[in-house]
Amino acid sequence: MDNIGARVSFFARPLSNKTNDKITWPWNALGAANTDQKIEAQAYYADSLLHIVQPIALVCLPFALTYLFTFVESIYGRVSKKPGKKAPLVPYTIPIVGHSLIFALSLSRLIKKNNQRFNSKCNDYIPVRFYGMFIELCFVSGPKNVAAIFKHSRNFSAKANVVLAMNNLFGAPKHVIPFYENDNTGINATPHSGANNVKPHHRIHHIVHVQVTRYLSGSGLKPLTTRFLENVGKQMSKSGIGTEWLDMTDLFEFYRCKLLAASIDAMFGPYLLAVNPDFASDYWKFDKCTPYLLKGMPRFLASGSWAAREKCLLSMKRYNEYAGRLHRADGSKDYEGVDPFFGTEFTRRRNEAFSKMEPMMDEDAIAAEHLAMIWAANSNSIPAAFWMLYEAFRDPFLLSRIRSEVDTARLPSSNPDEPPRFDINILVKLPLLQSIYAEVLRLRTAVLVTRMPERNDFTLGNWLFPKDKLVIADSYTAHHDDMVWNTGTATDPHRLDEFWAERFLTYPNDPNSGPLRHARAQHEKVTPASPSASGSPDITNEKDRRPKFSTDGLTGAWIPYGGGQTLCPGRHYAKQEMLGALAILVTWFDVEILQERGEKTGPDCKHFGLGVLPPLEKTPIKIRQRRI
Ligand code: HEM
Repeated sequence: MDNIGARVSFFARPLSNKTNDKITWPWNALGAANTDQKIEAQAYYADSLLHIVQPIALVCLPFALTYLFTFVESIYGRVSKKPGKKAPLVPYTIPIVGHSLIFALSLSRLIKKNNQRFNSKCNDYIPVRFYGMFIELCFVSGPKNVAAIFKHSRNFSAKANVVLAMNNLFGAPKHVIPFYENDNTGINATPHSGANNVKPHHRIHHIVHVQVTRYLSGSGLKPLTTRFLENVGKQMSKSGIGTEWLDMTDLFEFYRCKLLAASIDAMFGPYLLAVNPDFASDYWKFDKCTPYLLKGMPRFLASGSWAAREKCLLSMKRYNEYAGRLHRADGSKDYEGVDPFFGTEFTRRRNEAFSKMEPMMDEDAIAAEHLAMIWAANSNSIPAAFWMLYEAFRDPFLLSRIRSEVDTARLPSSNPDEPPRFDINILVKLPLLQSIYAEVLRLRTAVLVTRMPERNDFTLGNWLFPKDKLVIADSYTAHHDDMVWNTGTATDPHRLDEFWAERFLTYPNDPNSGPLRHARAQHEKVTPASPSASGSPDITNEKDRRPKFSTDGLTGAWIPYGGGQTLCPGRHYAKQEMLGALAILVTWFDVEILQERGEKTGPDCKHFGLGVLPPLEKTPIKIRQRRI
């Protein structure tokens, strides 16, 4: 009894100088009759409490200590003036696991939260470091820092992305992964000094880079765009949409299948879809699974995702074998531009290059490369094309302005029953169209542009980015930085999480226009030049007040295509696809979006980090052919 009394004395002591009798203890209610009984009861409860608290404290201790250490490290990282310091660590609680769970479960939440915490207006875009399962990721923000990373892109390598994607996402056979990894010669014509001794025809990163740059820009691009836009017209003609209203359950479903078919035929020729008639829908099933596959989910946890990918890979193999057979039967001729079997010189040359690399002499390896190219070419530009269409049809005033703008690029047609054709060179220079395009990519792209200092540590100001550790610029943070972007005026605000068709337009007579933040406009009540129905300046009459599309001053701030040496080589094609398809659709169809007032289709944040976010919900519409 004494013992127990001594043991519990600390826990059972009263909180004031009053005697125990005057204090209301919970165990009084249990009906203890005298002081001894009460003490015994106190001892009993305190002992039980100790038995519960002690193990909990022991279990929690490592977490509390981990948090404490990482918190101190974080503070030190922020306040230290020492040059060459590592970016502050974002504190975490679970040792070793660190941030990997939240990374796997909700990357968007993590980035949005830290964006607010670390890049509030009072600081200077401090980079932040995340840790999980022995991997460190350093996030860089602020236009100057991001631009510096891109400017020094020769110090970095993007190889880690390729290896991760080929392995996790596109299911390349395990034996070819070391082939991608071992090529450290870089993407330039001259291999890095001190790189492994890689045969010239095995320099896969260089060879792929040269081909994509050559065939996706300049004159190499023309056959692709021409064929793509012709295909969009054909897809729309045979869609069965007449001049009577037709209900559809989802605009995205309709548009993505048509655009994918047009794009695949343009880049890979007719046989991919001919030998795999369900490929378009199979592909979008695979696309839906990409967030899980990229995270390296094993087959037993993501069997549906693995199956969706396998189906696409099988289709790629079937196509490659079939087109290859026809090509050989034709005498393996070198068609320039459009190739009747492989669709383009681009796809045929890729096949040829891979077939000279011994480790890639494997139909599974080539199928994975082709799937990767289909993904790069479509998984961003098609959702982005959808968002442009959605915004256009949601706002009748905007729609009428788009229609009159694209009409200036319309080619004469002898057949009014066929979808319209446009001069793509005029189309891609139209200011409003370009502003909508740039704004959609600003708003909807959430890509992690990832680099790794390859040969030495990289220093940026006081910060040191160690060799072989990942450095990431995330477009979401860059595109939602209200210290950079124009958010309208006090009387005509345009938040960064909302679409504003005019954000990239500069009006000669409106000092508050243009994509960049204007210190005066954000704080004072400035009336826009001539308000109109959509709160935008009226541009209908005056020639000298025509707006210009501008991305001036946005280096490191508008980064949907990444930057530096590996800046997306498909950006010109993507722009032509998106603008060309929009022009055809808005001219050829009337669409009514069947959403309640205030209802909006939102982005699917599961795809956060992968590129343009697809829509989360279905967008029901009514559609009919216009009389033009
Ligand atoms: C809206 C559409 C698109 C977006 C937002 C986009 C975005 C990106 C981004 C962020 C990168 C990584 C850049 C970097 O590391 O700095 C990239 C790379 C790439 N993109 Fe795109 N892209 C789009 C359309 C396209 C299209 C249409 C194609 C092909 C037809 C394409 C082909 C590629 C290729 C091949 C790479 C890898 C380049 C290399 O590693 O050298 N992209 N894209």
